Amino acid sequence: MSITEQEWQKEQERVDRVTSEVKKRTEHLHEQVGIVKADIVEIRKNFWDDVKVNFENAIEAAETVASMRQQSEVLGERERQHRHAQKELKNLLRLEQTPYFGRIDFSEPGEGMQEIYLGIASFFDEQSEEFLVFDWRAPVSSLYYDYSPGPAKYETPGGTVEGTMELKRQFIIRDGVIKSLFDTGVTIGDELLQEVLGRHSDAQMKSIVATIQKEQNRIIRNERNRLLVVQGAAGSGKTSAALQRVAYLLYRYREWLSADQIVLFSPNDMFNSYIATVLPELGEENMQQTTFQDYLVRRLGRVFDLEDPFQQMEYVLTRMGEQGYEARVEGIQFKASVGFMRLLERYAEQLGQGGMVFKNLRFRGEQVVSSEQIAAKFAEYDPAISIPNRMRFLTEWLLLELETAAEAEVEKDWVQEEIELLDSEEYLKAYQHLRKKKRFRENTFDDFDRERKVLGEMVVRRKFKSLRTGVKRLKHLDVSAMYRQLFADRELAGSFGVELPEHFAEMAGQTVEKMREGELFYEDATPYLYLKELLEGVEMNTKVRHVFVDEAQDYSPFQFAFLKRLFPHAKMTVLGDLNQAIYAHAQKADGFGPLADLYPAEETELIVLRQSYRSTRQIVDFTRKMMPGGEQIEPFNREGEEPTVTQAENEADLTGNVLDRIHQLQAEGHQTVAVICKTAEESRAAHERLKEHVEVKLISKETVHFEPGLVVIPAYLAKGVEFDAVIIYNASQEQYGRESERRLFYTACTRAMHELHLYYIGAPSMFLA
Ligand SMILES: Nc1ncnc2c1ncn2[C@@H]1O[C@H](COP(=O)(O)OP(=O)(O)OP(=O)(O)O)[C@@H](O)[C@H]1O
Repeated sequence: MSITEQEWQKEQERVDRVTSEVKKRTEHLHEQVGIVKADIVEIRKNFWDDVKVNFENAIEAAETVASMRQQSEVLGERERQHRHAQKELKNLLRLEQTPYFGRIDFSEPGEGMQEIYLGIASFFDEQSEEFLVFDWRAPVSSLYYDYSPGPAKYETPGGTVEGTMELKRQFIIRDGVIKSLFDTGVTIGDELLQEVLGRHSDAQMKSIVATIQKEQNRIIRNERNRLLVVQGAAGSGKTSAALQRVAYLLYRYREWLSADQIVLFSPNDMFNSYIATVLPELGEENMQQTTFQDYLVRRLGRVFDLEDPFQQMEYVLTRMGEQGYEARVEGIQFKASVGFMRLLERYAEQLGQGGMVFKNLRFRGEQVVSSEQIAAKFAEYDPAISIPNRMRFLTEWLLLELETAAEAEVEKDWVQEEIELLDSEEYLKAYQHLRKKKRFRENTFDDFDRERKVLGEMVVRRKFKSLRTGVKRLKHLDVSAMYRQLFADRELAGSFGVELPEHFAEMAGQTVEKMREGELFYEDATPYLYLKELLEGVEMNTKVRHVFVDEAQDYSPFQFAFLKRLFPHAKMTVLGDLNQAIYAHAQKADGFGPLADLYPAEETELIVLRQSYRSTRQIVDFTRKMMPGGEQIEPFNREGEEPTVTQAENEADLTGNVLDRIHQLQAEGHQTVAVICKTAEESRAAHERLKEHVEVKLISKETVHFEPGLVVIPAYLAKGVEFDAVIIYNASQEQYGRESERRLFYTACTRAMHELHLYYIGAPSMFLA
């Protein structure tokens, strides 16, 4: 629909009016911030002058405390005002440049028509007492994303509002000037989306608030479900929707929810840096970001040297044909299965009936409580009590045993020797300690025997401290031995009614061997932790209210069960694409099936995103053919170059071809160009060859920042990010010739926004057929 010049002019005048109001408000706020800041400095400077300090008696002391509290409350309030004003100032700055991006005219029966302008924050004009801009997250703004002109409705906390949308208009405004203007029909204007998607990529992800699509809006505003699962094609906006959802929740529940009560699990640190600016761009603080590996390291890093998922991936991709390879891959799949989870649960149950393994408690090389004694004590408790609770009883008993053992030590020679060695400071400390405890009959320190005894007790207590701490941390429970036992004893493993993998013996040997070296395979880490928690009790974080899991296809049922238990009060938003399930454990897994059992069906919702926004129609047409069922993926109608597939004679020819392409892409102005390889090994080799001729960065798992430019990157690290142009370094059958590599290849190719070029030596990969 074309817009008349006059209409355009009118809109520009409104933009001018709004920006001028915004400027006025900014100036006013600046003044206020200055005053509040001066207040804060003043209060801090005079804090003690204004407090009446007197601790002479209880009444005076209480008054002093009350006056201090009052003073710090005043200070706290001023500081809050300051923070709030700073946040508003930042938003005003954004509004000054781009006050809004959309307009809807909505009429409710009997209410007349309202013109609603949408921006990243609301702006209320005190004079006219109207909202010149509505926050995109306000209930009424939902109309913009969900409807085209015609009958429309939206939900408010007070109920549904129905009416008619008379107009839907989109703006691109830069520095207070309207650059384009469209009236839209069916969806949020293809024109604007075309424009946005056609731009060059960036080192940082961008917010999508101006062009959120209806399906994405359902994800962003979902409030009903405990678990929201999103299966979305590559480039369908899962990560984007997740981040706008965080912003939405922070707005919707601003009275109760803060950014540190939201956690996002992401695939790696580089991805974290890639998405780090989206929320600040929307005027919100970032949620907590972490990786599952970080969590594993925190829980197990002190006990084992943990393999990370990328080391596992490199093994799977590069060691085929080696002795033990098949067994390990089978093991990876088995150890991530629901079957293994059940097996561990049954094993733990059985251990509860008998067979728990404990460690001896030793002190100065001597046994204080033997593992048999501990086991015998454990066996006395009622098996109807849960294992973690029985462990608690056991701990209490052990602490008493340690107390007795400590008493027996006091008279020993080593203690007397230690007393001689105490320096005067320690002596004094002991003396004060004893005085406080009123352990002297008189007020002096001359009762020699008593003094020796008390000092002895102190020395012993100090030496027993680590033992006591160990007992409190359940170090006497030998989880490692019990986990190992499951692999060392095939009969035991086979006794739980769960089918074991074909090469169980070989895989079990690898597991035991690795653990003997103080290391743990990545595939063992979560099950190990699971068994540990079944026996010791669950670690919980009750503060977190929302957990987001991106790239969810990479998580095993174990990991989801874990997250659920770790965050008992949180709602979960889980986003993934089964076509990008690149880890070996997922090859045989039942997709998101296990997620269905996580929460009751009525608390779970699945949303499917089929449309892919990242890549041109040509690239989506090309890549979706690689996947069975790929015809369901819908390309967004954005035109570009056809992808190319080129054969090279040999390595030198391949490098030459790739270099030519790089030069051409750079000349065309593409800012991020990725040469994607299959593994870290291949990436290093390719980087060596290319760096002779162009400036190129090698991305490895240690890379923390995502930067624009030319990079060489292994496919599994490119997950979740995108590039203007992608070159697949060697798409040969030799490199991508196994069914298990299909998803990895697909993931690599779908990173391209505008151009995709593939090279190969020998025969092309069967996925290109
Ligand atoms: N509604 C939208 N408006 C504008 N751009 C969008 C929209 N939805 C998605 N995009 C863009 O499409 C690209 C892909 O989005 P995103 O990375 O969120 O997808 P994804 O589903 O997480 O992808 P993948 O699974 O392949 O990592 C990004 O550049 C994003 O900005």
